[in-house]
Amino acid sequence: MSIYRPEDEPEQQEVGQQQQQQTVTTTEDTPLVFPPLTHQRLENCAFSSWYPTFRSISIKSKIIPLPEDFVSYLNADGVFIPGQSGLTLALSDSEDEGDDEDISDADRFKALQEATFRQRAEGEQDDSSDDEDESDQGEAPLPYFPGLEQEIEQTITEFGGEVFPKLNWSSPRDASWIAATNTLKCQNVSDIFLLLKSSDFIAHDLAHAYEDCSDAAAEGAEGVKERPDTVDLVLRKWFDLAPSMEFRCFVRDNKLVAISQRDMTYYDFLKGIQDELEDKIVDFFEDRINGHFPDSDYTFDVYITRNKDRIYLIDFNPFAQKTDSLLFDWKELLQLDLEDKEQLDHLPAMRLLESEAAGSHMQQPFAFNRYPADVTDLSNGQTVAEFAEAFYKKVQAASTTD
Ligand SMILES: Nc1ncnc2c1ncn2[C@@H]1O[C@H](COP(=O)(O)OP(=O)(O)OP(=O)(O)O)[C@@H](O)[C@H]1O
Repeated sequence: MSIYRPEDEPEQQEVGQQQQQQTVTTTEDTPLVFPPLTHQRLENCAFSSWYPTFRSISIKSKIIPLPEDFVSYLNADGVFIPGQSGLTLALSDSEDEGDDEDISDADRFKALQEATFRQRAEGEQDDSSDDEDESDQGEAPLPYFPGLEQEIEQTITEFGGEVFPKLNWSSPRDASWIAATNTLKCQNVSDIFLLLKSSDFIAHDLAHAYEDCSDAAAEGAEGVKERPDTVDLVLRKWFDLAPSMEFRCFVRDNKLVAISQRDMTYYDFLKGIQDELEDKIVDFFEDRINGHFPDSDYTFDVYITRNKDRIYLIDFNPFAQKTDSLLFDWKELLQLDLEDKEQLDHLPAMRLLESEAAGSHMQQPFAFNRYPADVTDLSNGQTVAEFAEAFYKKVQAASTTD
């Protein structure tokens, strides 16, 4: 689920009554009336709600309910990786350059990152425990989740060695910069934990997912839920998806009204196959989605394989402002007159980027969540290993002058 908060769009107004339609005031003061975002609607888009019904048309996935102590670990400050992360320990224990010969650049980079964050976390701990017995400082045990780690490892093996992680709604897309591969491709437990711990999108799932809900959590309850009852780790078999073939589809009142290219890059070849793609998506919606999802208003994401012979369902999102409307404006989608037969005959509208220039004008996803400024300053023109070294030294210097 996107955490899309356009700077220039007005804030959502408080809705007083349960089930009342959600109103957003536009800059021109024309109210936008969204279908109410209820707890139920949001939960319908949680992975564990929809996956059992749509398993056969989606990517092979495993849902692992997370133990509460792991949820607390995710919520805790600092990015330290649990005890089985041998690389973390190997790096911090080893001063001997010769020991590093067998470690690849990517492993070394990751180990440096982990050591850096571990050091930061220990620094924070030291700062906040000035009054404590000195012998206790820096000796807090690293978190250790043997049962969970084993289940994750088994799943990675079952899925061919590479998985894509997410929680109930969101993936840690904003944290891909921290991974040695710059993607969400995970090959071991520490890849997954590092991404989850570094992502604001994951933090949002854990503590703010229900924030925009318009109804009370349950009868007699006063406000919205604070967090999902069960936090799930979803591991999906890794797929080398071509971003050009990903599309977001908008459904209003059980009608597929719009389809947008998902990746905000211009792809010259798409124009020539647009009609074919649209037909495939319409058929997929009619045959496999419509009537099987419990809501009448929602969005869903699809991937069409390069040879165009298969469509995969990737995800569902609520028909709500918090979902990125990509090449459409929520306003135009909400103002469509679904009673107008003539208008309906021309739907769905499918939009692709029309030129490279148009692509460069589109807001890049989570541009503000990517590399911290000091990371980009340091990275200029360096190899991964050089950059990691420089980054590590910079953090070390900063922590000794603090
Ligand atoms: N199994 C997979 N293997 C490789 N890449 C994947 C896989 N699943 C999803 N992706 C990639 O990750 C992107 C985000 O996936 P997904 O929609 O599940 O995450 P999300 O955080 O819910 O995103 P959004 O908020 O935009 O809905 C997809 O657009 C796709 O490019």
